[in-house]
Amino acid sequence: MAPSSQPVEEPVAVCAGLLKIYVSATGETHALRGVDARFARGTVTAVTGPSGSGKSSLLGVLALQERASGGELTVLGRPVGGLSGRAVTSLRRRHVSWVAQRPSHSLFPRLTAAQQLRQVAGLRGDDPRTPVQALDELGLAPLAGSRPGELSGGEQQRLAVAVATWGAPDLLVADEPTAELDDESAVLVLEQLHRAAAAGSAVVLSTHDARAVGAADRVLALRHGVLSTERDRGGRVTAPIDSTGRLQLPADALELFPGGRALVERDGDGLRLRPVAEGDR
Ligand SMILES: Nc1ncnc2c1ncn2[C@@H]1O[C@H](COP(=O)(O)OP(=O)(O)OP(=O)(O)O)[C@@H](O)[C@H]1O
Repeated sequence: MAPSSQPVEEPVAVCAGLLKIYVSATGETHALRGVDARFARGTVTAVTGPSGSGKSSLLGVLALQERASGGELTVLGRPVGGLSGRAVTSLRRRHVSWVAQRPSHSLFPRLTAAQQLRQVAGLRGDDPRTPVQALDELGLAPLAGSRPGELSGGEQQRLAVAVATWGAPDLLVADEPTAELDDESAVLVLEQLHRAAAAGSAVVLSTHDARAVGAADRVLALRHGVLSTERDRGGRVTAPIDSTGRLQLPADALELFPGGRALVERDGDGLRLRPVAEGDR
């Protein structure tokens, strides 16, 4: 078949060997140990993994809230590591939106709900909706005149999502956006995030919520700061192989290898991994 002449669109964000190391009085924590991932327009990616596996660290770096300690993050074709602080701020304000795990961290405390949207419109540009319509999509229209301190935690979370989706950001990053929400609000938030993807954003969220995982276009599983598996919409699971040939098995496959060693056999175009049995020694 002749190769398609259709240009392949560059991903909005690309992580290559991303590292995040926190240094504190008690020592170093290696939160990300070399993450490779690409985030394309029009997709919702869920990042999962046990507590402490590095989800918030990855999302904080992706959303340009924090600098990586090593490796490279490229956003809209620009390697972020080489940018000045001012250039990173400008890239973030115009192209990246962020829903923090604590929603109050994503909101301006003195502005009303409607003013929060007008403020972000000044940075990211207009949206086909009016601020009240955007609030209404998240059930917040009656609270247009309220400040964050006058809203419940769940209402703040929905407001943070309304602000984050305004103006079709290129990259929308949300850290556990449904964690504090009842079922009804969680559905509204997930619908809104998928609408943002349909409008062209690359949406990345971290989550422990089965609804968010089930609705995502793909699911990246982190383990100990390393990407262990990626699942696509069809349920196909792939595991990345790093440049030194290391492969992480899915967590549920580990029980097949109680001895911690696999016999590796060529099998046509592929490889077979099987537990080492007594007779193999
Ligand atoms: N500011 C920090 N200073 C020191 N260590 C940190 C800091 N932030 C995170 N860590 C550590 O980095 C590791 C990864 O943390 P991170 O918050 O990214 O995990 P997570 O998967 O988001 O966890 P959770 O699901 O509990 O939110 C953990 O060991 C954590 O203790």
